[in-house]
Amino acid sequence: MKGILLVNLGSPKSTKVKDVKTYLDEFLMDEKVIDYPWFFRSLLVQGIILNFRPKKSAAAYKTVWTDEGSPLIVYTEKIQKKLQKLVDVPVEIGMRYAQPSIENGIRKLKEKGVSEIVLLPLYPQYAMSTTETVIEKAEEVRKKYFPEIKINYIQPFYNREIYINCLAESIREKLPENFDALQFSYHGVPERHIYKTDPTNTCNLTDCCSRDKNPSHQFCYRHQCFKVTEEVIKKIGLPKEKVLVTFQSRLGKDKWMEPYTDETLENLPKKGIKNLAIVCPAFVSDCLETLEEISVEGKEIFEHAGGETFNYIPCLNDEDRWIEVVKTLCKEKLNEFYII
Ligand SMILES: C=CC1=C(C)c2cc3[nH]c(cc4nc(cc5[nH]c(cc1n2)c(C)c5CCC(=O)O)C(CCC(=O)O)=C4C)c(C)c3C=C
Ligand SMILES: [Fe+2]
Ligand SMILES: [Fe+2]
Repeated sequence: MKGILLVNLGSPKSTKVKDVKTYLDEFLMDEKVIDYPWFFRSLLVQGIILNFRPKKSAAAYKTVWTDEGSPLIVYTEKIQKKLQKLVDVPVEIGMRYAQPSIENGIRKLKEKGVSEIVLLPLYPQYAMSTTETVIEKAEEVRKKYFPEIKINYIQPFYNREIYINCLAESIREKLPENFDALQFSYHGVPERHIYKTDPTNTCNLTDCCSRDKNPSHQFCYRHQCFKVTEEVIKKIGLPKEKVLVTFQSRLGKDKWMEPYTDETLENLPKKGIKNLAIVCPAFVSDCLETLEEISVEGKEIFEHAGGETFNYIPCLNDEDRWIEVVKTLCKEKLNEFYII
């Protein structure tokens, strides 16, 4: 029997500082996230970051937490429930970090008689710190506990027309009547990650990422962010001059992809952009990084710098048209189990 596992990043168990610390420890000690050799990674994470960040992050989580829990997990559960109504195979969720884990999701599927799993990492774009670590973890768990189970992984869907149409429609519906610019703010990654995961060695993080074709595109997060933006604005019919791409949520002293979202928000009003719409398409579900970092902190930065209106456009969350996309992506992969 076949089944579907939806995998997202995961959140702390609660907003208590100790739970946030446990979560950040697991997250940041992942070598696909902080890719230093183990000794330096633990020096940085356990010796420095975990001494101050959990308190700050716990306070931020408190501002977005709902009665049902973390928004990221609540939305992932909503996707699961809606998808379950549309397909005739079991659907479960698993988080890369903390609970409910990937192991827990696979176990639940197994208990329902599933031996062939389609796994959808809930990230439109490929990155070492997202898609790759999900696949690596799922394979580790599969080999260790469920060697008899087959897993078929859905590839990043940033360039799929069904996804682009869905995102474009969702944004179009929520755009305010008047705005000077639409900012696409994607989660950043250190530049080093892009070089490291480019098997073709053809991306140098310049205009190559915006070319129609380049051998590195399949693994280039920067290209995939540009591509989503380009296709979506084409569908909405927005001129390029009215659109900005920036990268948010940087951590540490490494050079991350630029331009940075926070610096851009601070500079826009000076350039005459006072009415802004902003969307975050690296995330399919609203989470700490959108609800706090953009909707609250980003808005404050923009307004403090002289901005007048700041319209945050929510993620796809559990919109029906997005559930249809998830269904199509999963069904395609479910059918592949028959192809030898
Ligand atoms: C959407 C894709 C994501 C990429 C790429 C990504 C890379 C990345 N993230 C960190 C560090 C942190 N990210 C945090 C939260 C967080 N990150 C993503 C997604 C991506 N991260 C999501 C969906 C969330 C929100 C989780 C939630 O519970 O709502 C955090 C924790 C919060 C905080 O303390 O700010 C950290 C830390 C790195 C270092 C990285 C790439 C190297
Ligand atoms: Fe992150
Ligand atoms: Fe590139």
